[in-house]
Amino acid sequence: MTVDGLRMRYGDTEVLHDVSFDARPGEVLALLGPNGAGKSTTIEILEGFRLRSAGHVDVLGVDPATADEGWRARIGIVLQSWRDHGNWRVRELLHHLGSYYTPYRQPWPAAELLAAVGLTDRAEQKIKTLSGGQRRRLDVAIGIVGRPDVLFLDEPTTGFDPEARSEFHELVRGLAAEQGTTILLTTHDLDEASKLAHRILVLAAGRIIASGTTAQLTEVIAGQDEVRWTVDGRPFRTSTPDGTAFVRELFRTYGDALGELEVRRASLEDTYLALVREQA
Ligand SMILES: Nc1ncnc2c1ncn2[C@@H]1O[C@H](COP(=O)(O)OP(=O)(O)OP(=O)(O)O)[C@@H](O)[C@H]1O
Repeated sequence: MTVDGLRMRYGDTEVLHDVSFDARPGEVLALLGPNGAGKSTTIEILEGFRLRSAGHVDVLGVDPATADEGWRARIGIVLQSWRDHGNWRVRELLHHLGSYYTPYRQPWPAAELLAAVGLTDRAEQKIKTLSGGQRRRLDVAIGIVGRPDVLFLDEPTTGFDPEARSEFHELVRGLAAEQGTTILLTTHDLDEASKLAHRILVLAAGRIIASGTTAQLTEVIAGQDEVRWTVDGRPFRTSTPDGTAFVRELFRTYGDALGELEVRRASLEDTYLALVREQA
């Protein structure tokens, strides 16, 4: 997948300015950014749902703006919750949607898919009777039923409980590692981005302001380690590039008078907030 110099205008307002990135097969990319940054717009252009104003976009060797059904069958999309078909039963809907793919590729058998998203015991339930989190799992199942080569996930785990979230992460990692699926997800959950993504792109006000692994992004901030300590009960704190060396010096200086020592590495959240504030 390649995006080069992508621009998007709504009327007179340009909301994407020169966005460029790429993704390899089997790579998981997370798109982070504040509300209104342009994440959904970017994803919708890559899915072929929105026509860009300028720039070059290539998904599986094809321009999404002119792509055909055969291309569409290779793309998986998890958008907002599936609100239709409330009277359908879970297995029945997955089986039905899978059948659309058979001219192009072998869909995921409903029983296996249900097990993969943890809905086996809901297979015969009507969709309108599912809980919010169960529905979201079904959305994910619908997105991957055609065994996509590229999968787009727009805030996929909103409403998941911690266990469902962790199972979902395992599923996504498995799709990328075992099936070579390229995955682009948007999320507001920094912990999720850091756990799931090989690479994170930070989009702010329509521009990519940083990209890299969690470790690379975290290095962007100077003075990474925050050290807090007390001497004879009096509290102190400082930021330092090398927490370990600083703590060694503290012990040498204060010995037994030192107490309540705490060292904290800059987190992805610290980095993200610093980047976004700098941009604003
Ligand atoms: N159909 C539209 N017409 C006009 N402006 C739009 C349209 N869709 C989005 N926008 C504007 O484009 C900008 C980017 O919106 P977009 O939905 O892509 O952001 P986002 O990063 O996905 O935000 P969120 O995190 O809130 O989902 C926003 O300023 C939004 O108001």
